[in-house]
Amino acid sequence: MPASTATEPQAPGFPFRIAFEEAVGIVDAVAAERRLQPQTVSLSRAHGHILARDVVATLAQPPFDNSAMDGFAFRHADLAADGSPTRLVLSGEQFAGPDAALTVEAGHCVRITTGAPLPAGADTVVMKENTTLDGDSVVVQVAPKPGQHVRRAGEDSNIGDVLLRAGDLLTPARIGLAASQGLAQLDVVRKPTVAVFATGDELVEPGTALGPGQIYNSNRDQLMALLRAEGLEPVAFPTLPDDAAQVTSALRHAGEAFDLVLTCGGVSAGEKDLLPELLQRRGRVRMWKVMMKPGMPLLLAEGDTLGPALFLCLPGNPVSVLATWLVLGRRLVDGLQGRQPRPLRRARLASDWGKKHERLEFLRGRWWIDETGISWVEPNPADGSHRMQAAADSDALIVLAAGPRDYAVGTPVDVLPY
Ligand SMILES: Nc1nc2c(c(=O)[nH]1)N[C@H]1C(S)=C(S)[C@@H](COP(=O)(O)OP(=O)(O)OC[C@H]3O[C@@H](n4cnc5c(N)ncnc54)[C@H](O)[C@@H]3O)O[C@H]1N2
Ligand code: MOO
Repeated sequence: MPASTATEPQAPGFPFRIAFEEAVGIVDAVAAERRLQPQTVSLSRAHGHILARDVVATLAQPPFDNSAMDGFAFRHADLAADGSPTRLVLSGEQFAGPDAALTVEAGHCVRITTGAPLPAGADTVVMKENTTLDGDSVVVQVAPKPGQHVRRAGEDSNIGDVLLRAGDLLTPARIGLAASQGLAQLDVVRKPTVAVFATGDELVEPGTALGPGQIYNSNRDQLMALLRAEGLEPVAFPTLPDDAAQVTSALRHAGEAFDLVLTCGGVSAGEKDLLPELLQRRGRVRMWKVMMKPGMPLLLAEGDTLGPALFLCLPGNPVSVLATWLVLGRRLVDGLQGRQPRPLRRARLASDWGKKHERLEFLRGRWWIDETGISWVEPNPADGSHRMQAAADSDALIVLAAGPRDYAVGTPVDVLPY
């Protein structure tokens, strides 16, 4: 007698064997219900977080008219009309820093450095290299255009402008922009805490010897890397044996302590696939089985009696882990943080492809942009969900719509680089 069976529910009471688009809708809805709280972080810790509130400008940028070059500030009307060299009297210096409150009179100029406030009266800057010095005079050899090399107050942004939006990923450029407003901290959404489990009696850890019938646990390190690539700090737990009591105990422990419990393996139809039965009995299943390839057995549940965590159970095949994480798992953690959906890219298929099955497919391929700017993707023919070499040789998922179809070379498709 098997210890337990992942029997398929007759009348499941939750979405079962659903289209990929429906699964996306469920992931988005669950994430919205469980949006994580904002927290305040210093700018030095903000990189990779999702902004919780809009950032509105309280300062104009630049805050004052200033010079874009090291040179001399003067009145453009003073230049000789025929473009010949013009001699100006050098009457002061304005460096970047305290405003010397100078005024440039007609026929005069002020030495200025990049970023220094433009003195009153001046409207143009000539760069140093286009002048010669002659005693107390500066000779403008190459005439700038009116207003040249002056950066106007407010030309980048003005008070009241929305500079960053809630849901934006905080990139280095956006952190710099926040700092330019004088902000030392930002309100970001707390990142989810994630527990990672692999399941299966066949697994042994890299670095130890393999016995007959055993394989290395490759999913754990792959998943940890996928999570870390999102700026998360996942916690890996020891591999779970195919034992219902031990699985229940470990998942209950994690279900109390983490926002998200991520498992891989043991979620399909085998006698040792314990997770569907456990989560139907102890949790609240939000969906099980998605008509996608790879990754069909994926299950999403709320912990309920296993604790407040969400449980996302990925199928065990290593390429299924990669694909389901990228298209549904990552979307869930994005949604928990209120991040906007990521854009797909488009590319042309670089070879013919015959798709024989019904499920929507995330095929692995190599993606590049040719010298004419056209984006291509070469599908890898080793399309089994155990074909890790093909996944490692590839750098994109190719999205092929549900249903069989013969794709001709050059057909545009969606791609998700990884
Ligand atoms: N009768 C059915 N059999 C299967 C179905 C089905 O619907 N009916 N679905 C197939 C599909 S599709 C997938 S995907 C797999 C998923 O099964 P599980 O999630 O239960 O995963 P396991 O059976 O535990 O493992 C599958 C495969 O992956 C290897 N594995 C598991 N964990 C790891 C790990 N941490 N590192 C490396 N490799 C791992 C495991 O040894 C198996 O070879 O089910 C199909 N079967
Ligand atoms: O859906 Mo499974 O991931 O094809 O092998």
